[in-house]
Amino acid sequence: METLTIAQLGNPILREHATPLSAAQYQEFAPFFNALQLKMLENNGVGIAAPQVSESIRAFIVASRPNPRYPDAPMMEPTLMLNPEITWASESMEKDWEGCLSIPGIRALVNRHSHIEVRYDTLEGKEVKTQMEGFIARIFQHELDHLNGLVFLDRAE
Ligand SMILES: O=C(NO)N[C@@H](Cc1ccccc1)C(=O)O
Ligand SMILES: [Zn+2]
Repeated sequence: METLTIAQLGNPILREHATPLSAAQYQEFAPFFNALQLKMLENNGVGIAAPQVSESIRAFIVASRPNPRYPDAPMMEPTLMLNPEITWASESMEKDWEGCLSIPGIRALVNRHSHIEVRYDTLEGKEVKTQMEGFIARIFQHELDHLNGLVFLDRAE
């Protein structure tokens, strides 16, 4: 696989509804997911979705940690999430600043659910059900939008 390039806003791939992965495909994509995480780290990202490197599949990485772009971000292990879904979302919403590796240099205030319950598969095919809140819940919602052809500016206040 050649080196990954991050699609910029205007690239139609960012507007596609990404395709679910079959569990049989997970291991096949392992090298791609490693390259995806490197690309995110190279750009000081705290998350990245496969469609952003023109791979329109339902997979993303959530990887909050303090970095030059988000000095206050909470620490978590970078987590690859396959076929992710929100199974419950709080009524309560919070506004906070977001950026996007596909829309460099622009930040906007975005309203997101404060608290969500999610499910996703791991690379090994294990289903994970968990809950998120705050900035990590925000990153999840931002990445899930990418799988549905949305970007944060579509929701900017
Ligand atoms: O473009 C992406 N992910 O799609 N990366 C964003 C992730 C993000 C999401 C929500 C709030 C802040 C930041 C980034 O700036 O690292
Ligand atoms: Zn983004």
